[in-house]
Amino acid sequence: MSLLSETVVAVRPACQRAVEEADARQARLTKPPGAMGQLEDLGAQLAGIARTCPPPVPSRPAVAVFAGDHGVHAQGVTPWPQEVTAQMVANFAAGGAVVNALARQVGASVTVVDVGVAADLPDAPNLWHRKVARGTRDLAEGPAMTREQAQQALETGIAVAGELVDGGADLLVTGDMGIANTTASAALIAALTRSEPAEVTGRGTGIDDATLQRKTAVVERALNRLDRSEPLTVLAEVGGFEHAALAGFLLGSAARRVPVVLDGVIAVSAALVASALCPDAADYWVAGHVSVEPGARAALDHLGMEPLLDLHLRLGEGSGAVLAVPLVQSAARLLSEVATFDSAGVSGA
Ligand SMILES: O=C(O)c1ccc[n+]([C@@H]2O[C@H](COP(=O)([O-])O)[C@@H](O)[C@H]2O)c1
Ligand SMILES: Cc1cc2nc[nH]c2cc1C
Repeated sequence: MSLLSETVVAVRPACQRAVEEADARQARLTKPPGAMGQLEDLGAQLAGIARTCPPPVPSRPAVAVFAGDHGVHAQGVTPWPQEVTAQMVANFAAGGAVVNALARQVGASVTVVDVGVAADLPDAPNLWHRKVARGTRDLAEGPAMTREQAQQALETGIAVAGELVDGGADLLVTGDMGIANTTASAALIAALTRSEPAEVTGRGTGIDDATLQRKTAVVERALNRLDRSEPLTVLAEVGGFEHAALAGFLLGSAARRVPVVLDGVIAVSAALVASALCPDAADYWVAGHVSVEPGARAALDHLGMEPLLDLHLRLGEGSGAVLAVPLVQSAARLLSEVATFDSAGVSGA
C-alpha cells in the first residue's frame, strides 16, 4: 500500500465522548455558559483530538513552510519575479521573514521544505531538500503536475508531518511560499467548491485590474478542461507542489492525531483536496485566520470552518496561523485551569 493510502486509512475521527465531556465541563466552569464563544468549541475540538478532557496544552508548535514555483507565472498573473520564491526561502532559512519573527514570539520552530522551487537552494539546518521538480508546468496550458508528481509531493507532506511529530511537535502549523500560487489556489477552490472563478480569484500579492482579469481568465480556462471526478486529478491538473505537500501535511497530522493550524488561501485550498481524500481528517484542523483573498472564505465555508482571526492579512508563509497559536493554547488551558462553580464556591444563575 502507498504511504498516501496507509495514511488515509490510519485517520480516525476525533473522539466524540471527549468532545461531549469538554462541552459538559465548559458548562461547569466559572463563567456564564458560552461566554468564551469560539474558544469553547476549539477546546472541545482539542479534547476530541487528544481523546481526553481536559486536553493537554500544546507547548511545542512547529511551522512547516512548503515552497514551490509555478509554470503559470508565464501568464503574467503576478507582478513578482519567480526568483523571489528562492530568495524568500533563503530569508526563512536565515530567520529574517515575517513568519520567523512571529514564530519567535510564540516559541514555534520554522522548517522550510523545498518541494518544487525552480532554483537550486543552498544547505541550511532548517531547510529540507525534497524537490519533486523545478516548478510545475503552466496550468493554463495543460496539467501542472503528473499524478505521480502530485502523489510524491503529497507523501512528502505526510512524511514532514511525521518527522516534526517524531521530533516532539505537538501542534503543527502550515506555511507556504510560491510566487503565483494564489492562481493555483483559486483554481483548486473553484473546482472543489464549484464556485465561479471570478468569485474566488483575487489580487494575491497585489495586482491591478488588468492583471486580475487575466488571472481570472486563466482560472476559467483551466477549469473548462478539468475532470473534477477525482481529487488527485484536480490537484495534479491545477495545483502546485506546495499545495500537494500541504494536503499531505494535513493528512499526516490527522493520522498522527496532532492538531494543525491552517494559514491562508493556499492552506485552505490544500485542505479542500485533503478533505476530499479523507473527510475525517478535517476533525484535526483549526482555521487560524481568514485571508482577504476571496477564495479563502469560500473554501472555509465549504469546509464548515470558522476562522479564529480576521486581521485582513494576505501574506502567507504561515503568518496568520502562527498568530493563532496562543488562541489554540488558551482554549486548551481554559479547560484544565479554570475553576468550576463547585470547586470555587461560586453560585450559579
Ligand atoms: O496566505 C494568503 O492568503 C496569501 C494571499 C496572497 C499572497 N500570498 C503569498 O504571496 C505569494 C503568491 O502571491 P501571487 O500574487 O504571486 O499569486 C505566495 O508566496 C503566497 O504565500 C498568500
Ligand atoms: C516579498 C514577499 C514575501 C512573501 N511571503 C510569502 N509570499 C510572499 C511574496 C512576496 C513577494
